[in-house]
Amino acid sequence: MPNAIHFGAGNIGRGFIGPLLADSGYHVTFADVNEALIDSLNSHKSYTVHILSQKSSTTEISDFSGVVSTSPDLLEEFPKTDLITTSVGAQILPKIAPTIAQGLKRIHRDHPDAIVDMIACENGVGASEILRKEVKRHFKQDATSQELEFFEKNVGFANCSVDRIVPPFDPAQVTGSSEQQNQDHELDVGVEDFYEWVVDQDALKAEHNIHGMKLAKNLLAYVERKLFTLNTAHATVSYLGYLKGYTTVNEAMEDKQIYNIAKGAVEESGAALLKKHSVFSQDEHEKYISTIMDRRLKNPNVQDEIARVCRAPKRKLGRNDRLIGPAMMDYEYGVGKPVNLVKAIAAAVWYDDNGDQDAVEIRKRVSRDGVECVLREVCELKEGDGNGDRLLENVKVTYYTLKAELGIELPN
Ligand SMILES: NC(=O)c1ccc[n+]([C@@H]2O[C@H](COP(=O)([O-])OP(=O)(O)OC[C@H]3O[C@@H](n4cnc5c(N)ncnc54)[C@H](O)[C@@H]3O)[C@@H](O)[C@H]2O)c1
Ligand SMILES: O=P(O)(O)OC[C@@H](O)[C@@H](O)[C@H](O)[C@H](O)CO
Repeated sequence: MPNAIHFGAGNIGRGFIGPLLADSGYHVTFADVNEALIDSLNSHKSYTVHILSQKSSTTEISDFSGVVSTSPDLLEEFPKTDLITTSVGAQILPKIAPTIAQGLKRIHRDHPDAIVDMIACENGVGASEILRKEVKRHFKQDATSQELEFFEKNVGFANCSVDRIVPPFDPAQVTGSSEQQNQDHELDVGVEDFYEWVVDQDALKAEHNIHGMKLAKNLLAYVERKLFTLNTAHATVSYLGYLKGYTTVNEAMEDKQIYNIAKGAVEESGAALLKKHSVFSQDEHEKYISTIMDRRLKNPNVQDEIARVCRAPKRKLGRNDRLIGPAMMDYEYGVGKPVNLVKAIAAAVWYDDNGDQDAVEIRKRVSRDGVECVLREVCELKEGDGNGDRLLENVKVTYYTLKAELGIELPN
């Protein structure tokens, strides 16, 4: 039986990648910092994935185990594995890199000819490439020439696009409220029926027969299409929804003003995507947008939290992420001014949920140094970059007019 190590036993780990691997005959070893979660994985023989759609259904997942990611026991798992996947959050990748580097040395020590592939299943452009750089930095330390050759020749890092909405799940949704039953179902996850996992076929070193994994050559096109459409719409709806006082994505999607801004944002994004990547036709992309806007984000069976979708605004306001990325592409590809994307960016800068460390830092920075400073530093809109300067000026204006447009009192 093939083995895979999956870092991050959260929503995507248990609800999407873990199930695809298990369904393809892999034993999945989940590695997570959360010790209680690992204990739970080791004390349950199976858990259930609930498909949240009109015709609800379930899948049972078994053949998994858990190891605390900081425990030396994890290193023992590496020589048994030929595939390592992650879903920990893109910002966490540098933290798991030292362990992966040590693990790869174990693989080389026990099986010098082994081939191993790594796929970082995180939202972001080039996540596996970021992981590769971080792992290499650690691997190089005290490495022999044979180890270095092994790293270059036998280890693959394949970027991917990973798409399935997996919201927070309360087992009481399916069990009622009995405490014992809730404990029995504490590993269960609820997922939307749609999914798409596209992996860079040129970067994989071995063939892996994984049901539901699509291979593609032009990976950047798939990554940007997903991040700059699904995630752009999701973020736009959620940051504006938060400011208007909604708590779920469904509630915010019912608000016509928010829906129209989000639809406008993905159309602006789509215009640049179609110019940049010739992979998708206009017709195909219009259908892609309408599936997201009129089916997936309106799925009444998926109760997603605005706080989850807004999480980590510093990452989401990054230069290559879902808001600044497509807005800059609009300027770069000359497809017109990103009016709606600019509203989404302004709303993200206003996001002030005290439970979110990034939001607290951004708001402090705005009060102390002004909005321009945040746009320069967090969004990396560098002074003297013509398109960056243009976008910054537009966001600054919209930042102050958004309140009147939304008809609400924005926080100070
Ligand atoms: N939930 C979704 O709808 C969805 C969809 C597509 C992609 N993603 C992406 O998948 C990734 C994970 O998202 P999620 O929703 O599953 O998050 P999550 O918070 O549910 O799961 C993340 C898991 O990683 C673990 N973790 C954190 N730091 C760790 C470390 N240093 N070592 C090992 N484990 C660690 C956490 O304990 C947690 O169990 C993110 O990059 C996200 O953008 C999420
Ligand atoms: O995971 P994040 O924080 O990058 O973004 C929040 C959501 O938009 C995201 O998790 C989506 O649900 C997911 O990307 C759907 O495939």
